[in-house]
Formats: sequence, C-alpha cells, structure tokens
Amino acid sequence: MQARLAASDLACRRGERLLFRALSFEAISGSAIHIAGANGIGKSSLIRILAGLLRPFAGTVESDGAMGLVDERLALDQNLSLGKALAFYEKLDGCRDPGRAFDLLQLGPLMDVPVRYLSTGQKKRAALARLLNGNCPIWLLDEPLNGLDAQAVASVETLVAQHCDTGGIAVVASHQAMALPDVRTIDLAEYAA
Ligand SMILES: Nc1ncnc2c1ncn2[C@@H]1O[C@H](COP(=O)(O)OP(=O)(O)OP(=O)(O)O)[C@@H](O)[C@H]1O
Repeated sequence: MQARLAASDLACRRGERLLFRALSFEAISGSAIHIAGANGIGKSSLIRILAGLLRPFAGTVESDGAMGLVDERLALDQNLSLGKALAFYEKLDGCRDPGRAFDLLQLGPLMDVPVRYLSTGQKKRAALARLLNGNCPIWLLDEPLNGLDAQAVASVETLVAQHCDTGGIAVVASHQAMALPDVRTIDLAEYAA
C-alpha cells in the first residue's frame, strides 16, 4: 500500500472566525498523525478540509491514494440489519474478507440488529468496520474513540497500528491520546489565528 497526504500552508475560516493558519505537514506511507486541541479549535474542520469536504481559506491539500473518512455521521442504512448494511458496501468496495472487520471489532453478535438500534459505541465500531472493508490507504478519523469501551479502544488502536504497518496513513483527530507507535502529534493551538 503506497500513499501520501500533504497539507501546505492551510488556513481555516468558519463564519467570521479564522481558526488556524500556516499549517503544513506531509504524511507518507506508514505515518500516523494525531490532531490534538481543545473543543472548537478546528480539529473536525481540518479533517473535513483534508477529506475535500470543506474548502480551506488558504492553502492546498495533495493526496495520493483513496481516502476513507469516519466521523460522527454513520453512512449505513438505518433500516437494514448491520450485516446487510455492511454487505451493501462490501460489494461496492470489492471487499474480499469482511469477516476480518467483524472479528476485529467484535461485531459478529450484532449482525442481525437493525442499524438504528445500535448503541453509540456499536455504531462507531460499525463505521470502523466499513472503513476497514473499504481498503483505502488514507484514513481520516474524527474522534474515533468516542463512545468506545476500553476493549474497543484497544481494538481501534490495534487496527490503526496495523493499517500504518502495512503502508497506510492515519490522521486521527481526538481529545484522547491514542497508543500508536511513532505517532506524530499536531497541536492545533500552535496554529491558532
Ligand atoms: N458551519 C459553520 N459555520 C460557522 N462556524 C462553524 C461552522 N462549523 C463549525 N463552526 C465553528 O468552528 C469552530 C471549530 O469547530 P470544529 O468542529 O472544527 O472544532 P473541533 O476542534 O473539532 O471541536 P470538538 O473538539 O468540540 O469536536 C467551532 O467554534 C464551531 O462552532
């Protein structure tokens, strides 16, 4: 898996407020980046800029490799069982080993439960399973640990570490520290406008 993600001189404005400026970084295959900072500083905004969902006020983003985004929105059909909802994307994404995500995220017992009945932590694990099945080299994770219990936090840390080990890139916006080998932390406070 080969990938690259580079941000150059990024600035972000929301409404009338300039949130951050002069932010540059480059992530190559195998890199993990933790975006840290207080509530409202602009972590989610940065993730959305990197994903191409929000236009930066200044600067550019260059990427080489498909991106997968996990944020607070669960892009799974609420009315299907979890198994069927995930299967829809497995076909689209050409996923060859969906069982791996079920096992790693302990989703097996929830396969017949309608997506709308899943708890906060279960929904987060479902979103991560979809990400895993998508096989994208660049992961953009906005608060991936929200709502997860200790066991699930450890599973996500393992997943991200394995992803980077196999040449993927992970950019993680989180209040919580993540136990990731060789993670680089970008503290958005240092770029506050
Ligand atoms: N569409 C919008 N228009 C104007 N301001 C916005 C808009 N969306 C977000 N904001 C503001 O931008 C700021 C940054 O929001 P963002 O969600 O990026 O912060 P965050 O660091 O991810 O926060 P948290 O830790 O609470 O998730 C906040 O003050 C928020 O109110």
